[in-house]
Amino acid sequence: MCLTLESVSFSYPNGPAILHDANLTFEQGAYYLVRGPSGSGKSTLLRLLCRLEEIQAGSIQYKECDITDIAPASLRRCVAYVQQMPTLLPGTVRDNLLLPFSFHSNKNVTPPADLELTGYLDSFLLTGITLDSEANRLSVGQSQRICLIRSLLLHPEVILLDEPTASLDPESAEVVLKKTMELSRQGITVIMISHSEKTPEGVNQIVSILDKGLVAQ
Ligand SMILES: Nc1ncnc2c1ncn2[C@@H]1O[C@H](COP(=O)(O)OP(=O)(O)OP(=O)(O)O)[C@@H](O)[C@H]1O
Repeated sequence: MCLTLESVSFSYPNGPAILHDANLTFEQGAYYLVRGPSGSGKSTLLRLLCRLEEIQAGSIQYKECDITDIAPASLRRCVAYVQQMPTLLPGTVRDNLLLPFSFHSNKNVTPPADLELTGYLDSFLLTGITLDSEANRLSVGQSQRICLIRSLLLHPEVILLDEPTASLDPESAEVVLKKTMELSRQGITVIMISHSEKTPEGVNQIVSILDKGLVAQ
């Protein structure tokens, strides 16, 4: 088992229950879609899994270890979160891709060479963009893919994707789906929020966030 939620409850201050006594299991290398109406708590679930929010009751385990016993920076290297609104800093695409390698927690990790970075740009159909392109000139969809590549460079074991295809044309969305399927086949657990009615081939399970903090798997 990769990630498990046991009797987890969470609400924002003075808000209704986002999760109430929720139990979920995520297996290593499986592909999950998270669905639910707008505002039901899909992003919150992903944020809880990487400790960007802290649960108020129950426990979340990553590889049988309570996540509150793992330093947030270490947890997020293994359980990477790619948020819905991509955040890139001023500077080049290269600067942004290599940003995590400047963090103290990654000081022992060797940064990838340009050739590897360019390979990622090509494989995510970021044609016309080079490592020297200015990051603030990219579209939302392009920036989202740069953020996804940036998290992959640290070789996470779980990747949490908040609607990564929402701003993409069908061809680019297909590429992101194909690449994330590939990751799951390589043993990475993929947990992706999706509003699409279609369930792509290769998805192992749907997690639904229902009313009143209930979840179904
Ligand atoms: N930081 C916060 N403080 C207080 N309430 C919040 C906060 N973040 C989210 N919420 C509220 O919690 C609820 C769940 O939000 P969340 O973003 O998890 O939903 P979602 O299912 O991902 O929505 P969408 O599909 O629209 O992106 C919403 O009612 C939202 O307004």
